[in-house]
Amino acid sequence: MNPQFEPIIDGILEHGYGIVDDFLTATDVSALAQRLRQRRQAGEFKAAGIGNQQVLVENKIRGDEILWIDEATATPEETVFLRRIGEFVDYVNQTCYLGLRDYEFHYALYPPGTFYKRHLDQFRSDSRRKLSVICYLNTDWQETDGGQLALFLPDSDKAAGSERELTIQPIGGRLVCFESGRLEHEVRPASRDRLSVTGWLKTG
Ligand SMILES: O=C(O)CCC(=O)C(=O)O
Ligand SMILES: [Fe+2]
Repeated sequence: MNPQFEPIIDGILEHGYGIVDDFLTATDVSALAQRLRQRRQAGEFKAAGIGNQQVLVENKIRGDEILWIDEATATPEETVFLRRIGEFVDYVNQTCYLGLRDYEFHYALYPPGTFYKRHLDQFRSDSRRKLSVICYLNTDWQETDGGQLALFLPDSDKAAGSERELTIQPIGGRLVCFESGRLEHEVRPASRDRLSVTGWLKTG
């Protein structure tokens, strides 16, 4: 049993989501954050789009800038991150038979005031995205900085169709994982840059 992976998987099986702190060490977080900044400075980031063609840039829906991480050209800290994800994927496959075969990750930076409106991650035309994974790269994040991730959860105690909101602080090293096809969520605006690595664990 892996003490870090197991609670995430339990959470996903029970409620459709799991959260764990210190998935990445403080050293890994700051190395990735520094690399994100450096690559953005170098002009490698672009405005995120909507839909699987990434063609439509619509900042009334989402205002983040992203850069896909390419395994073949990954920097040392990106490789460390992808290996850690690989271990998690292996563990998920050994324990819950989701048949994950692939993953894709990008850096994301939300400048102050930007957000990502309520949405579902699975594209209508591509149901291979099974689990969404977000790992935050923010040091000293305060609640007053905003930038929470809100998950909209079905509320089983109440009447059918009612829901409750779970808000999660984007704290460095924290990993959030949820079922891509099931849980709607949104990113609230922050008063400072909000950094993360976001990706999907996919079948086939
Ligand atoms: O950064 C987050 O907390 C969530 C990002 C997200 O929902 C997405 O990129 O699809
Ligand atoms: Fe999302």
